[in-house]
Amino acid sequence: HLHNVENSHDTVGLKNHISKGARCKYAINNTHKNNNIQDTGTYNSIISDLFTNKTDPNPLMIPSLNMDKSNGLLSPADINLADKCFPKPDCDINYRYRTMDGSCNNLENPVWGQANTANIRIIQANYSDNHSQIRKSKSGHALPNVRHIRTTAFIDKDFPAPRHNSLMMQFGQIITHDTALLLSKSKLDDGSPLECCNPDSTTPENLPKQCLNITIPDDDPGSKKRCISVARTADTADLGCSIKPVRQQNGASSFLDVSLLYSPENDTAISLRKLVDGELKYQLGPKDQVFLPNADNSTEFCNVNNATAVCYISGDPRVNQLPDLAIETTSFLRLHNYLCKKLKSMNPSWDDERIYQNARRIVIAMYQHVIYNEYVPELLGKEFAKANKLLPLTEGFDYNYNKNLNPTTLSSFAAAAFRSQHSYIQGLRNLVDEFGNVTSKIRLRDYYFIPEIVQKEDNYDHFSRGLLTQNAQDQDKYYTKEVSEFAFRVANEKNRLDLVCLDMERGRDYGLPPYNKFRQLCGLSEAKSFADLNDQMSEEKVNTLTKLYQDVDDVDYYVGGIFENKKPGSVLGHTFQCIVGEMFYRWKFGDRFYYEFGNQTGSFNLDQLNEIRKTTMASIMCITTNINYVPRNAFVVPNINKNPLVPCVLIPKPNLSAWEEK
Ligand code: HEM
Ligand SMILES: [Ca+2]
Repeated sequence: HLHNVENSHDTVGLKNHISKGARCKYAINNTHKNNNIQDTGTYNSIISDLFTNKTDPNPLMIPSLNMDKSNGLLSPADINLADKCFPKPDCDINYRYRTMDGSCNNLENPVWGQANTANIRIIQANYSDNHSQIRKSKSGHALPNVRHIRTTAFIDKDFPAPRHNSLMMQFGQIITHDTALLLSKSKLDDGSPLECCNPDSTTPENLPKQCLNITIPDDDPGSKKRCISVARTADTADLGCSIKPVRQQNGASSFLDVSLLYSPENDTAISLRKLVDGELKYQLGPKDQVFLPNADNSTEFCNVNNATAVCYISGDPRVNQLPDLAIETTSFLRLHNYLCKKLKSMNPSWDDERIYQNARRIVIAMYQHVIYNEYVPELLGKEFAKANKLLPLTEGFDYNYNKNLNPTTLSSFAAAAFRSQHSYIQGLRNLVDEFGNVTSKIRLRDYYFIPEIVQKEDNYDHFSRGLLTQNAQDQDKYYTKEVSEFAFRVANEKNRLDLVCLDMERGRDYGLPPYNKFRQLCGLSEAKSFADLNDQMSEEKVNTLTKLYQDVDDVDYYVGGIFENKKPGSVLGHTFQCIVGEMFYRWKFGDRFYYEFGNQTGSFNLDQLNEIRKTTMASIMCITTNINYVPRNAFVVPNINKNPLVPCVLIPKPNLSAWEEK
């Protein structure tokens, strides 16, 4: 019976399929079928009192703002070590817009944040050969097997997030795909193609050095195969650059510049444009709804066997991974084209390029405002965001652009801290109609790289309402098996991944030092023994670590970080709050085109800036969907008292007349 369920696309029989995300205690109450959407009770759910401005008795300053520099923060010269690996682009200092790949944002260091350079480190790498070989345990043996850690410590249990909805999760993945794209090694030294597992799915005795070792132990509770085939991340040595230790290549532009929609590659960016009136190419679905354009050959990009099937293209190759990701990327496309129409009608003389660049600049500004005004305070806590200068100003320009601050994506962020939100993922996604009824639930495993469902009937809006109303899973040590056991199921088990294993193994691949070093970087004491970890986590978790690792210095950052107690007002523990905070700080003050900055080439005028400040995630949902009611705080589940659904007409949005040329 179970076998049947797992292999069918329908949801019949799923009722008893209890997993993290399979049940949702706070799901929409659909007893009010009175066809009256104004009855906000239909969306009522329970929100915990955990509020974002709760006081933290032990507040932390991010490494860049911490006066104590003896904590392991690298010097600027070391942070910027990889600059010499990349040719210096020529920059036009008068150009008013961002380049597509992020180059020339920093005029003195034009490769900072540029796509196809390397992630930066702010803490010393740890490789066993001080170059690129994976860290060993203190005793000199291999570190514990990641799959063993995963099946012991990170199982699947349903604990809905007390406050955040699934849009909070989805927006985090959007930020990820905007700023990080790891590139894999693909060849052996002799140029032959890389195979990391034997044909019988065991791990080769002499594992090629280009491979990650993910061997599945014989007593594994979940999987029949014994090896997960994954290549290591391409690094600076692969580019012929001799810096030591290596750094990992990043295919995305590091800036928060919606490159996942526009593309950081010039040729692709052009090919995604209509080249008329600034608009991006799109396809029309039912009822003339706008969707991302289709790939010419769907079978290349999607898990489909028909070359004309629905399969999207955008600025990022991962767009078809799951329906919700495709939907939120589409939402930015719709926003861009909406702005183009407004700009064109106000300024009929503007040419295609001018409309495109201005619409792009406004899309990015609205997105950055949502990030710093709503997303970061929800994720890290309002007090923390304020103390670390992450909140936007309420009036006037910000003049604090810091040309010495490198905004490139951090290894510790991409390979550990931000990945912890894989725990947020709901395994079953709700589709919700305009009356608040859950019309169906889909399992992630059935929709990896099959985006057709997005474009059927009114599903776009059904998915969007699901994102707004369905709780995320809690940010904790439990992960849905839709990503740990059934990720990327293609035709057979052979291709399955365990995302949580990958998260841990990537930390080692990137040479991240162990958890203990991040404690010190983030102002905590060095743990001399496992017992010293008790200041940040329960005794039970310390015991788990004692069983898994030989030495407290062996504990992976990812594992220690997930185990930490949440900081007051935040969904993350101390060391993740610290690195994620550091990252958003660099993306703000190290971005010359950050929307609040005044006196920069291409800065908004004050009227325009004040219009951008009216943007909320709720307003973006109203502009880009056919939903009529949204919660004012669009990252928090609706609640009749604390976060009621309100009609879109009552949600403020930027007035674009500030862009009308006088
Ligand atoms: C919706 C379901 C999601 C799926 C199926 C998914 C899947 C994946 C996969 C397969 C990778 C590459 C793993 C590797 O090769 O090491 C990855 C990387 C990553 N994910 Fe997710 N992810 C999801 C959501 C999220 C969310 C919500 C966040 C954060 C809020 C996130 C953050 C990251 C980060 C930071 C990386 C590293 C990116 C890079 O450096 O290329 N992911 N994810
Ligand atoms: Ca970007």
